[in-house]
Amino acid sequence: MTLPIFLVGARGCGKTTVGQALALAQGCQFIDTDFWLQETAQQTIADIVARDGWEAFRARETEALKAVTAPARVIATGGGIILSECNRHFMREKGIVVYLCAPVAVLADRLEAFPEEGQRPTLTGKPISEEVSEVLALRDALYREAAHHVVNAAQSPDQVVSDIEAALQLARAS
Ligand SMILES: Nc1ncnc2c1ncn2[C@@H]1O[C@H](COP(=O)(O)OP(=O)(O)OP(=O)(O)O)[C@@H](O)[C@H]1O
Ligand SMILES: O=C(O)C1=C[C@@H](O)[C@@H](O)[C@H](O)C1
Ligand SMILES: [Mg+2]
Repeated sequence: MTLPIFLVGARGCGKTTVGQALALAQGCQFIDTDFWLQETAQQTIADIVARDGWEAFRARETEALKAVTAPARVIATGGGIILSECNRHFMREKGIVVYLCAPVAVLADRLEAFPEEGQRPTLTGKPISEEVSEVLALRDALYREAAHHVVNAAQSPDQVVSDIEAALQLARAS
């Protein structure tokens, strides 16, 4: 059985972008919890949060995580999935968790270029760079706690995919 691979990390670290390429390279199915949730709810994340609040969104996100988890899948998660201890535990138990780690400046540049506000409503009400810095400071330890592997996500998507594949291969061999 091929365990599912969960990609975790901050908004803009490339979970969706790298996840699609990794799935292709591994011959796996690609699933994104943010896409799955929005499609199932027929609403954007911004609309869900505006109507029902962040707590309700987090509950739906946990349901989405459970619903999409299956063997031979690369699963791109939402940036805040690791806030729940249950989610961290679930991913570590069920599959292989990879943290796509990138510095604040890289994340902020990407998010400023592609804000996608429907999927990424503000978390703090602050400007992007300030928000990324504040949120990453709170979450970095949680991403690391959840992860089996940490890769440098400031590189090109192809290089990130290669690094993930190398880490998986090394772990299989040991
Ligand atoms: N390795 C990379 N190099 C350059 N640009 C990248 C890289 N990875 C992602 N990007 C770009 O950054 C933006 C954000 O990437 P992506 O949507 O994959 O991030 P994400 O981690 O899935 O974010 P979210 O948590 O909001 O879902 C996209 O426009 C994408 O093209
Ligand atoms: O970092 C976060 O808390 C989020 C990231 C996105 O992927 C979405 O899951 C949502 O906008 C929340
Ligand atoms: Mg994404």
